[in-house]
Amino acid sequence: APEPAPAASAAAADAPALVPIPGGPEAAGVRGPAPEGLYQALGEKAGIAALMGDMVDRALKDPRIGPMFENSFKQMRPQALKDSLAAQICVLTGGPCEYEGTDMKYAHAQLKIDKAQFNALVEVLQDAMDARGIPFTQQNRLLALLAPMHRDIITVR
Ligand code: HEM
Repeated sequence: APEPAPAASAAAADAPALVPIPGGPEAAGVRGPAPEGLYQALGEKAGIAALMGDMVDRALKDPRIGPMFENSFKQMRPQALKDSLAAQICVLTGGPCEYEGTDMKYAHAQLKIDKAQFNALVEVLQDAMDARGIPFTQQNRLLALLAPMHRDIITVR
């Protein structure tokens, strides 16, 4: 049989089994040094936890992506996802946290996320940051850390 195309969805039946990268900076998506001051600008651990809690609550209410989160919450507590996201953002922004989830490719492999859904979550995050009064320049620094993850998260072209 011919090899599957490299761009084939990770969830495709004939794709090689995906091995999770469990925990640590690599799983969190760290690619370099954290931008100076970003962790503080987001309000440190408590501010980041509140931001991620609000982002997930807003995502649930968004008709474009809410159903995907609803579906995951049949298996997992919303608070567990909020905690994992908060740990990831803490690590990415240079805070004193440990990320214990899996890497972004593995975490989203089954979800069939397309570009529009990825952009919808970015919008939801921007709204959550606006609501907390996080300055625009700091918002953009966080978004710049997350943007490259689209390659691992979007599996539907
Ligand atoms: C840069 C963008 C994104 C980041 C940084 C991110 C981050 C994460 C993290 C850290 C987890 C938890 C992994 C674990 O604990 O092992 C997760 C899971 C999840 N993400 Fe994302 N995500 C992103 C984009 C998206 C998008 C666009 C969607 C849907 C529209 C989405 C839906 C979900 C869902 C539903 C889960 C739970 C998966 C499950 O059921 O196990 N994510 N994400």
